Amino acid sequence: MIEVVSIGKRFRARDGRWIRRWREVTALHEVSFTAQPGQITGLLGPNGAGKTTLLRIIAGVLQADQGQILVDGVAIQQDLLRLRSAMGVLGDAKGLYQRLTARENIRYFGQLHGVPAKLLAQRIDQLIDQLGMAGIADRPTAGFSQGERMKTAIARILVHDPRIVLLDEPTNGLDILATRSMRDVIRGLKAAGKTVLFSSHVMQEVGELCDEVVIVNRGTVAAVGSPQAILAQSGQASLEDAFVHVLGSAEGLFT
Ligand SMILES: Nc1ncnc2c1ncn2[C@@H]1O[C@H](COP(=O)(O)OP(=O)(O)OP(=O)(O)O)[C@@H](O)[C@H]1O
Repeated sequence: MIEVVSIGKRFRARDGRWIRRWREVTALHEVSFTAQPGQITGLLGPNGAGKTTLLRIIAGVLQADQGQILVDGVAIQQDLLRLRSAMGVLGDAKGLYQRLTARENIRYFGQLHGVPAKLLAQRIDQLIDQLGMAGIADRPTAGFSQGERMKTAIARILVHDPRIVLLDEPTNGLDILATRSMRDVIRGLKAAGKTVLFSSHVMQEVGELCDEVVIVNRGTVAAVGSPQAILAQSGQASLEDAFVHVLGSAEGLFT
């Protein structure tokens, strides 16, 4: 389980063209929610809402200014190395080693996580099969399409069988078939009891996949609940309308 407790994060950004003028950007303010094991939790929010910043803080690669992240009751900063090995994180940068084949990329990550060789070979075969990568597994990744790169990146972060999976826009840029197989992978993670937290702009995807949705707007939580509960609370017929309504209410456009 992931507990996000009152997280706040500010960045210092250069103000205009002035070299010595800085201003504070509040990326997150008092963000709290819980992501449960065996459930898919979706982070939904417009551009710049704070989704990537939040996922990076949960992954332990960025430090919050306020609040804390608890993974199974343990604060991540207290036991960062152990908790990181329990996580699979698909960040916004999905760079692969171009001279290595897809299989070698995946194997390298497994070795970094200390997966024993025999188990690693089995696990790689299983992921290649599950993600439909048989035709590309032994090609160097240079020249891979967006979807092929994404599949390799996802296999790489799942190779050590993490119990917590964080995915930043996992279907971004994928065609319909690759999107479907990615959604199947996400459902498979849920069925295996993993805690899955992913960010998305795609309403249909969030509505179909998520048990719980966290709508983030301008760094704060604007609504939390199941897709059905969010529809009921907003009185809207579709999640897209509910999303627009929730954001509009937060901006004072609706009451
Ligand atoms: N390193 C940084 N320096 C300055 N500002 C930053 C930095 N990282 C993020 N921000 C700011 O924090 C806010 C949240 O950014 P973030 O990338 O988390 O949003 P997001 O919801 O993931 O957006 P998108 O959907 O467009 O990817 C934005 O205003 C962004 O400009």
